[in-house]
Formats: sequence, C-alpha cells, structure tokens
Amino acid sequence: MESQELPYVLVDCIGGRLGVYEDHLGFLKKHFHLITMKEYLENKTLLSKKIRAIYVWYHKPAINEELLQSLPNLKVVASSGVGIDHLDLKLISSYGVKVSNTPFIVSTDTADMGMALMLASSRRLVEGHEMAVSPDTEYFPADWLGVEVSGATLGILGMGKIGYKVAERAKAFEMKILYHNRNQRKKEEESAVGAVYCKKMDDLLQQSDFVLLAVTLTPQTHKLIGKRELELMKPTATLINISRGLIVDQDALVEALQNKVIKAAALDVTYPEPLPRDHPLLKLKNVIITPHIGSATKKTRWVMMEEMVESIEAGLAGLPIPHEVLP
Ligand SMILES: O=CC(=O)O
Repeated sequence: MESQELPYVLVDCIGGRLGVYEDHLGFLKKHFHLITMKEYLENKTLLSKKIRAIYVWYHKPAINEELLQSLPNLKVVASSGVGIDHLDLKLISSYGVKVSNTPFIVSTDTADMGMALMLASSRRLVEGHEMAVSPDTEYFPADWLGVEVSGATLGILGMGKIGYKVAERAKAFEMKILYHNRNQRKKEEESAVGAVYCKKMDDLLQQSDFVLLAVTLTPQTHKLIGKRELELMKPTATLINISRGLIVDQDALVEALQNKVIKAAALDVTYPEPLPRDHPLLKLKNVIITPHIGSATKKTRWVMMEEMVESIEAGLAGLPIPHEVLP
C-alpha cells in the first residue's frame, strides 16, 4: 500500500519525542500514516477529517471532548496497557468511537515488577548501590540489615490477573499470602498459590508484612489507602504499589513514612508522574520510586504495540476489536 492510502492515526509526543519506541516506528509506519499532535494542531483544517484512530501511549494524548469533536471520522482509540482510568469511556462511546486496550500481555512483567520492588526495598538495593559506588563511604555490615521476604506475609489487594501472578511468584519465595478482592477466587485457584482470602481489607492490612496494591483505579478505589489504612498496617510493614498512584492518599503516605507509621514504600506509580523534583517522597530514604515501568520490557512493549495495531485495523475494517473495552 502507498503511504498516502494508509489510515491516518494520531499519536502524541512525550517529553518532546514521539511517544513510541524508535524500533517500533518502522513497524507502525508500515500500517499507519502517523500524525503527531503538533502536526495535527498546526494543520487542523486539512487533517481533522483524515484522522481515523488515536494511538494512546502512556496516557497520551488526552482524549477530551474538544479533541473528539474535532475528529469527525474517528473510529478507534487504542490505548496501551490494561488501565483505562485515563479514558472517559462513556464520552468516547457517545461519539461512536470504540476503545481497546492490551489487558493480558502486561500481567507477567507487572507482577515481576512487584516482586522486584519488594525485594529491592526489603534488601535495600538502592541504598546499597549508592553506598557501594560512593567513593568515601565506610562499610559496616551491621548497618545493612534488611527484612526477610521468605516466610513473611504478603497481602495482595486486588487479585486480578496481575495480583494472581504476584501470588504465584510469592509462593516460590515461601511467603504466606493473604488477599482481598471484590470476589473470592475459586478454591482451586487459592490452593494453587496457597492464598487465603480476607473478606475485610482491614484484616489484611493488620496482618501483612508487605502490602501490594494491584487493584484497578476506579471511583471506589480512589485513595483506598489513606491515613486510617496506613495506621492499621504494622510499623514494620512495606507498601508496594504497582497499580496507580491515586489508589493511595500520597500526603497521608508521606506522613506515615516520615513518622515511621509504616517502615517503607516501593512505588512504581505516583501522582503526578513524574513527581515534582521537590516532592517530599523523593527525599525519604525508606522509599524507592520507579517511573511507571511495570510492563516495560522489550518483548511486552512490542506485543502491546502489535495488539494496538490489530485493534485499530479491525475497528477500521468494521471487524470485532480483539480487546475492545466497553463503556
Ligand atoms: O500502567 C500500565 C497499564 O495500565 O498497563
């Protein structure tokens, strides 16, 4: 197909660069005529009728009423990752536009990230690395005691695909596993990983040495973990968040970490992302922060992109969209 015949797809720039990986660009350009937001805004009259899909990578571009109104031939919004909290599904659907995400492929890597954060925090990897590479620190073994993971109790809040994969991994680390979820898992699924259901979230918070957040962000889970919940946790416990920053009341978390209400936090997600450079979370020794990279491995990101391309092509051909998200 000639490039002019390819469907016009809108993508955004992130930090001044096109919001896709360099090595994905060739593949994408075989399928679509990519238009950046900047190009679109500079040439709206010519481009608005041509754009038929939006490729949402890392929550960009923002899909708002103004954008939807300006694109009369828009058919598909393909969003990377599993979370769709950045999309107003009802609004988008009211414009006759379909939405897709990439729900399955991200689970394994995100669960690995949960384990990585738990191990890094409990064994003080970041502090240890800083010390090891610093030219003038003296090493006293007694200063470097961590917290053991094996035998500890892990409380998983949100036992969906990602939470369950965390449980599978934690079982291999000989952890005791508690979980809280809207629905209890089947008995055979629980026993496969040795997970015990806590009907009340508070019970899980009180008993866990590590509390890992893998719940979907919805109005019901917004700031689910606040001052009260942090105070229920053990003073020796660590909070791990691989879901969305807004599951936690961040001000309450800062206070809890400063006052040793809990021991530590390991966060792949915050709000905003990235945090302003003077944010108190960045100054705390008992905090590890990574830049929302739960699913960021080469293979997974490549598959995510392929799935997004498939969804756009299916939607434009009027075929069922592989991972359509219904409002
Ligand atoms: O944040 C990542 C995702 O929603 O997959």
